[in-house]
Amino acid sequence: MSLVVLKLGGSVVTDKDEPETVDDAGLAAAADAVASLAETGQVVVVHGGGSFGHHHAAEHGVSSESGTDNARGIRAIHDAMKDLNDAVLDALADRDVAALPVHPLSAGAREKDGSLSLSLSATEAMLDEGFVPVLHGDVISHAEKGATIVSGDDLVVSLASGLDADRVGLCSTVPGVLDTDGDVVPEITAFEDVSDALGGSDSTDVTGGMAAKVQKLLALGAPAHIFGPDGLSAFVAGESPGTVVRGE
Ligand SMILES: Nc1ncnc2c1ncn2[C@@H]1O[C@H](COP(=O)(O)OP(=O)(O)OP(=O)(O)O)[C@@H](O)[C@H]1O
Ligand SMILES: C=C(C)CCOP(=O)(O)O
Repeated sequence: MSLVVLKLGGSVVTDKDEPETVDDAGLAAAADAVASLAETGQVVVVHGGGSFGHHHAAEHGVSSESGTDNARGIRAIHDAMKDLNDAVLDALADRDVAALPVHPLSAGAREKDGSLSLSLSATEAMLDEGFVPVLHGDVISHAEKGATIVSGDDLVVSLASGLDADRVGLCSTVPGVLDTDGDVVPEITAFEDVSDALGGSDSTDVTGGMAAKVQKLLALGAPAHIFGPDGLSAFVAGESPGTVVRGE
C-alpha cells in the first residue's frame, strides 16, 4: 500500500497573524484532502505551528537554534501546539478519518549538532492498525541547549526517509517556490538555483520560512512537492502541482 507524508503548513490551517486562531476554511479543505488520500492508501499528516506555535516560541525566545531550559515556557509552546493538533484531529474525525496524535516532544530529541532522532515506533504501529498519525512542529529536548523548536518540515524529512514514503507533499499558502519575478519554479535540484529568491516567512516564524524548507527537502533524497491550497486536489490525484524539490 502506498504511503504519503503530507505537511499542512501552519499558514494554511491557521491565521498566522492572529494569535491562536484556526483558519476554518483552510483546515476544512486540508482535512477533505487527507480524507481522500486515506481512502486509497496510508497517510501520515504533519502540521506546522502557524499562529499557535510561533507566537509562543518567539515570546519565550526559542527557535530552531536558540534553546530554553524554562519548563513552563516549554509547556506553553507545547500546549499551544496540542490545541492546534486537537483542532486538526477534530476536523479529520468529522470526516471519519481515524486520526491519532503523535507529539514529538515525547517521541524524540536533538543531538548537540541539531540532528533529530525521532522514534517512529508509535507512528508505524498506528499505520499498521489503519490509523492516520498526526504529528506537529513542536518544542523538543536538545543536547546542551535545553529545548529548541523542531519544525514540521524537519519531521517530514525524518518520517519520509524513515518510513520510505512513496510521496511527500507540503501545502503552504504560496502556490510553490517563487522566482524573483514571482513565477512558480517547477523544479529545484540545487539551492543555488533559487537562493536569490528565497526568503523567510511573511509572518512570525522561528523556523526559517521557505529558505529553510527548500534546504531541508534537498537533503531528503526523494522528490517533495511544495504547493498551495489550490494544488491540494491535484496532489491527491497523484499529479505534481507547484514546485518539486529533488535532492540527490
Ligand atoms: N521564493 C519564495 N517562494 C515562495 N515563498 C517564499 C519565498 N521566499 C519567502 N517565502 C515565504 O515563505 C513562506 C512559507 O513558508 P512558511 O514556513 O511560512 O510556511 P508554512 O510551512 O505554511 O508555515 P509554518 O511554518 O507555520 O508551518 C511564505 O510566507 C512566503 O512568503
Ligand atoms: C513553532 C513551533 C512550535 C512549530 C514550528 O513548526 P513549523 O511551523 O512547521 O516550522
